[in-house]
Amino acid sequence: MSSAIINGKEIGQEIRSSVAERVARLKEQGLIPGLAVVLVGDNQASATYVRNKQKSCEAIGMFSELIKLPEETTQEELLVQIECLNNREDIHGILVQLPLPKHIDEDTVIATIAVEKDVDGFSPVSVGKMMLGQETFLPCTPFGVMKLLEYSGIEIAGKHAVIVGRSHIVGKPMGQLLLQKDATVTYTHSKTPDLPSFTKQADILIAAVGRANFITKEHVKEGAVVIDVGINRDENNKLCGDVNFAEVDGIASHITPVPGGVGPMTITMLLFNTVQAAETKLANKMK
Ligand SMILES: Nc1nc2c(c(=O)[nH]1)N[C@@H](CN(C=O)c1ccc(C(=O)N[C@@H](CCC(=O)O)C(=O)O)cc1)CN2
Repeated sequence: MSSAIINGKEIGQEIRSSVAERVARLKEQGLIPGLAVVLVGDNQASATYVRNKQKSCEAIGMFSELIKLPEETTQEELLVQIECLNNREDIHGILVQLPLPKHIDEDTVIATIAVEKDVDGFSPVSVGKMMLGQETFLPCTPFGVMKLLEYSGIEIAGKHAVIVGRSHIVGKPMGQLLLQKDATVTYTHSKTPDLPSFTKQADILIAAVGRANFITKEHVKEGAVVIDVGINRDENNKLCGDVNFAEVDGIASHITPVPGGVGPMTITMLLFNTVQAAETKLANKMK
């Protein structure tokens, strides 16, 4: 029997509808949620993601502004732009599209974003708050995975979650969020010896290693929930995840496809966080 598909497009759409209602309520109170998207350089994939983010904002009535900077922009010039956005009343969320050109230090740039506008949840303060279980913006991809599990009725407490990948924006926070929901979490990565001996123990397997079709049937336990965070191109330039879907289908109880699984949730949760930022600003103004 085939695995049940966790449809990120459908779940994302349901969440976007409720975010759109919150936008409408804010507008009635005279506030239009605004997102600034900063894109540096000519990375084609980044340009597509940024365009999709802007379109998604428009679709639910939010304002978005693109700050498009050339590849040769210096770090200092970028920091000036961010400071300017930090001070703007009409901008509630700021995101700097990653990756940045090599001559710019991503950590320094991200740390410059005001924490109350850090809707990507990447700044050291946001990460620290998340680790402590304090209220903050959660990084959009892991946050989206948590929503996929919730909307699919998948129990987390008491389950063994195995993460393959240890990036700052997906693997590490993913483990923390699952831990906070009482999963037992194991972190693994591309250099873990005998990886299948770990992944085979997973009730929930999160593939976030960034290698096309890396997770095969030998990595997956019968009945596991398999979440594929990867976005890669295969040898035919076809979009694919980190999981070899054809092999794992039928072994997993549930699986996310690529495209149409985790990807759409990343933008959905960005909209969610931006509306949250605008609501918080309004609430603070009324105090
Ligand atoms: N500042 C950030 N930079 C990056 C992030 C991020 O969350 N914040 N994540 C990724 C890229 N990304 C968003 O920016 C992103 C990637 C993929 C998708 C998506 O919807 N994918 C679709 C397939 C799209 C396609 O056809 O190429 C899917 O999986 O269905 C959304 C957002 C790195 N940078």
